Amino acid sequence: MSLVIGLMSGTSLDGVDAALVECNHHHRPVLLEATGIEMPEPLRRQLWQLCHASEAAFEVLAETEEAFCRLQAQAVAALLDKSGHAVEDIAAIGSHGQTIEHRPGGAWPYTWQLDNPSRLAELTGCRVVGDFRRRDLAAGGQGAPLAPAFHDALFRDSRQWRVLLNLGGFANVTLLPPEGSEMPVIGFDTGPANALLDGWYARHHEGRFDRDGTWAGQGRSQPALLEHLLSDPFFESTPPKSTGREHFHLQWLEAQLTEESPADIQATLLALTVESIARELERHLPAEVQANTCVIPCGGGAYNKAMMAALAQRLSPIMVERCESLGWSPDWLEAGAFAWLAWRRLEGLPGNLPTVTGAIGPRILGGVYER
Ligand SMILES: Nc1ncnc2c1ncn2[C@@H]1O[C@H](COP(=O)(O)OP(=O)(O)OP(=O)(O)O)[C@@H](O)[C@H]1O
Ligand SMILES: CC(=O)N[C@H]1[C@@H]2OC[C@@H](O2)[C@@H](O)[C@@H]1O[C@H](C)C(=O)O
Repeated sequence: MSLVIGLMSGTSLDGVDAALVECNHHHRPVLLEATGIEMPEPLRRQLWQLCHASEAAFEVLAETEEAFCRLQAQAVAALLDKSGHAVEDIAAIGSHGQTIEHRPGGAWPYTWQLDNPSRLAELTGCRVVGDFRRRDLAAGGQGAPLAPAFHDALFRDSRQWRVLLNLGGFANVTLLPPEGSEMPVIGFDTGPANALLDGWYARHHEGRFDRDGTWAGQGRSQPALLEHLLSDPFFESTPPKSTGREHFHLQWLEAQLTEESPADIQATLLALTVESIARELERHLPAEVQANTCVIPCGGGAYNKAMMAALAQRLSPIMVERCESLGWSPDWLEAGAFAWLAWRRLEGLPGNLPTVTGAIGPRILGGVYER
């Protein structure tokens, strides 16, 4: 039995999530405790600037990395405190880092997560596993999404198809056939989930996001704009595929607007998230299994009431089930995934699913930084 901590800071730049997970070879990973630390505004601004920079000074990178590492160490300390465990009980911290740029498809494929596992090991006194994505990329994969292998270990059902739907800044799906099926696990990014909704909201309001989709509910989705947005080649492209802010940003949206009102645009963005997911499921779920499938939303978007209602309506007869009913809060799945991936690294087991990322084979992901 190993106790492992996973750290995740996603594309929404809202904070660091920390999950304490028990991993072993006999049963599915168990979430023991979790906590989140909010991103301080100055660090959030620094990271945001880096995410959109065409160049950056080394000193700025070093300063931001240090502030980020300290925040991660704070999250680990808070988690240990909450769980009553000492750092000596922990086999490793799995650290995702902060994605700054992700361009797996260019002439020089790269994915860059700001992180310093050596420094985190010094700050916490714990072994750290970091740099998970680049080995998959080096083996010809997208380097993302990586959570599907964890979903596979955690959520396979004996009879039903299950679809894990992560609604963070970006959305990704994992299609899990029932246990014993010969069909491969499929997973990929479907496009923006909240990144554009958050950005458009912040352009017109105080605050970071449209709580419960209230503002979107005051507008009407505009069919012509929606179809125009959906004509972006990413939506129709076949997996393996992953995306991020490099492709879907506010300028991408603004270049396609005509005379729509701001609230109508917010409603259309919500419809874009729902519709892009629904079309992908129609494409990739065998038609005959749709009535025996349940979709499990996780990530922050699972709290957006308007988005959940629109999803349930659009996906029917596919059912939508709450993640909590399967024993995990939707908040901690991604951090849980990086705990589990760190454990796989320590056990010398592969962490990627080549059917998802497109890598030429299974690979042991990440590097180990001793305590
Ligand atoms: N009550 C709510 N109503 C509407 N939206 C919400 C609510 N709670 C959270 N969100 C959305 O969820 C987002 C955060 O989600 P999450 O923390 O899963 O993203 P992330 O992990 O940073 O992203 P990614 O998975 O792309 O890396 C917020 O930015 C917001 O858009
Ligand atoms: C490069 C990167 O950080 N990608 C994230 C992002 O956030 C959601 C989606 O885009 C997914 O591909 C991935 O995160 C999750 C944890 C993953 O790898 O499964």
